[in-house]
Amino acid sequence: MGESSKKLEGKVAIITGGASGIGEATARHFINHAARAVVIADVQDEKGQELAKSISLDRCLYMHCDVSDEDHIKTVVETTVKTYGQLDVMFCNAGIINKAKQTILDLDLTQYEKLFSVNVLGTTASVKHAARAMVEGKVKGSIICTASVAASMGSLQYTDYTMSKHAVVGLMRSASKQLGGYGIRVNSVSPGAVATPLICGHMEMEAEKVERTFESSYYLNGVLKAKHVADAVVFLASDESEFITGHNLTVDGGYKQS
Ligand SMILES: NC(=O)c1ccc[n+]([C@@H]2O[C@H](COP(=O)([O-])OP(=O)(O)OC[C@H]3O[C@@H](n4cnc5c(N)ncnc54)[C@H](O)[C@@H]3O)[C@@H](O)[C@H]2O)c1
Repeated sequence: MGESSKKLEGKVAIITGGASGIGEATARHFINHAARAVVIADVQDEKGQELAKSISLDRCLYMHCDVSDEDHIKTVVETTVKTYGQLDVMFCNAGIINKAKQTILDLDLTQYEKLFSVNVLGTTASVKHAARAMVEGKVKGSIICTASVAASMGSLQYTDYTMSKHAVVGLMRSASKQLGGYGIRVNSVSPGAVATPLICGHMEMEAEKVERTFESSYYLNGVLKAKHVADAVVFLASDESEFITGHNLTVDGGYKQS
């Protein structure tokens, strides 16, 4: 193993929404970069357990966790600290998008509330309990949230999703100021479109078709993959970014905004 593969040596991490897509790719990447342990917190039990098994049950634990329930998050954080001694990295990544287009004229507020309970309340509870454990354990940890390119522009559709991702960036920026004195860093990643089950399900397309659809959306040639996002998360989780906080790192190949 080269030095570059040990960026997270000894670190203990939690990944919410870790059973699929960007979270799954990041769980594998964390282990490849020598993380001591990764706790996958998700609602997809079978998928999460299979993933933990395929990575290694010595270094990976799956826990059922609905991020919209604060008690679930609290339990995951407490179990992680009890099992592995500390929490170094929290990747608050769980998120959903509504099937309905959600323009302002037709906004379904029940769907809006459901989405906010995961994307906003869930991310907030995750940052809160991770930060409390880090403060208590005197750990100079790193917290990373998944926002989106939708966090920095308006949308013709998906009003609730766009609002929720703006809120994630507001949370990240505020928490980074409040936690800096403890040596805890808080940043976010903002991916462009990655052909994960979330997007494929939403667009009702195979991954390859989704990738072809978005190919012309980037100034860079090529396709945005979950691995590219995972690379950015590893950077923000590692000591290589030790003086970076309050930053929203876009991973979007230079997204052409419309
Ligand atoms: N794929 C993209 O193009 C894209 C772009 C920008 C941002 N994002 C964001 O990336 C994050 C990951 O999405 P993805 O694309 O990998 O999708 P995904 O559906 O593959 O993964 C999301 C995971 O979150 C889990 N999850 C959903 N609700 C949950 C809850 N209440 N509690 C715990 N876990 C829950 C799902 O079970 C799933 O495993 C989301 O926050 C999403 O908004 C995705």
